[in-house]
Amino acid sequence: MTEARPIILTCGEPAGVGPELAPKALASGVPFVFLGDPRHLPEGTAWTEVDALAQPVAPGLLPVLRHDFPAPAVPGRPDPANARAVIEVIARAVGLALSGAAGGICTLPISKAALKRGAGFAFPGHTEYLAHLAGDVPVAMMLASTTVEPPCRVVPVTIHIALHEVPKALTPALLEQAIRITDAAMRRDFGIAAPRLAIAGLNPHAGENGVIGDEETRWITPLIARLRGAGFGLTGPLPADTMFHPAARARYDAALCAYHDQALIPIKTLDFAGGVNVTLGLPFVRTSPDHGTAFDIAGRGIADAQSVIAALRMAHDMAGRR
Ligand SMILES: NC(=O)C1=CN([C@@H]2O[C@H](COP(=O)(O)OP(=O)(O)OC[C@H]3O[C@@H](n4cnc5c(N)ncnc54)[C@H](O)[C@@H]3O)[C@@H](O)[C@H]2O)C=CC1
Ligand SMILES: NCC(=O)COP(=O)(O)O
Repeated sequence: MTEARPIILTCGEPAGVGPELAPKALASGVPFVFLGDPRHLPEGTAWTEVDALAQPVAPGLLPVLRHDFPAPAVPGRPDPANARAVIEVIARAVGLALSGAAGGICTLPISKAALKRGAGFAFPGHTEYLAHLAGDVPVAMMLASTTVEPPCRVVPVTIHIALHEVPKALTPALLEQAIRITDAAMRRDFGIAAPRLAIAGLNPHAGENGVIGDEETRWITPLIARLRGAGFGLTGPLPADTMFHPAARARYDAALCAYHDQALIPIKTLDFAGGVNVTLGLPFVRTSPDHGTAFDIAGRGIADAQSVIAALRMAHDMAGRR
């Protein structure tokens, strides 16, 4: 199935690399519309304003659905005056996706700190904000490689929380929810008929039979056994340090990890350039490049567009499957 409706590319933090990646993303070949303030695009960008998503645009021009911001963008220096508009753009894109006018959304990076400082943003990231906008639905964050084989797909079961909070936050209910969401998304969005999910342990060596922590023996292993009995294709708990080399990755389609860095270090090491962040469980398609605002290089025109291009292509494919 092909998807004719455009993907909405939200501008993200205007002082980051987002605006300079938008025109480069035309190389994706995916129909998309940039939602943001055209004043934030690099000088010389060939763009044209659209007021409807389906409006045809000449090849080579960046279609812009205008969202006016109060202030211009200074690369590397987020302006608190723009924080509210960054948040509004995300909400507007979600509205268009939920209405069916857009095939999905692809979000350029935000600075969580800048949004909190400038507008009191109450969410640790897009993932949690999108879940809220969709009606407080349960979601999971997946990062997926696009240039390595076997693929590396990781789901951190706890997401943007401090490391010392992880053992308490990682509960049987949360792990089961992440397994169910990931299994369903692998089928619906990635076309994998019988998903194989690998579950990482929380502790070194997956606890080594209770010698280095007891979460694995106490509840992770019994939970996996119960869900395996219910038909899920699960293995684990696996020691996290030895589950990401190629032969190990060949044995599963996605890895569920206990916390953010356990999941994101392998994917960003293996495929930083081509990694894509996908929110699983939403009633609309959402992808994003795997990187952040890259303030250190913003405005220099050197930001690599491979990840946003991969993210747009993945959103387009997912929308087609749905
Ligand atoms: N989806 C999102 O909105 C995300 C937002 N962030 C936010 O980004 C901000 C900065 O986070 P960092 O941890 O510094 O990560 P980062 O990804 O922005 O930067 C890490 C390093 O990678 C480089 N880099 C990043 N993207 C690049 C690209 N496209 N081409 C070439 N080099 C690139 C940067 O120059 C920097 O040296 C934080 O405020 C964070 O919250 C981080 C990840 C995802
Ligand atoms: N480290 C990944 C990340 O911060 C993704 O955040 P978001 O997509 O939830 O904004």
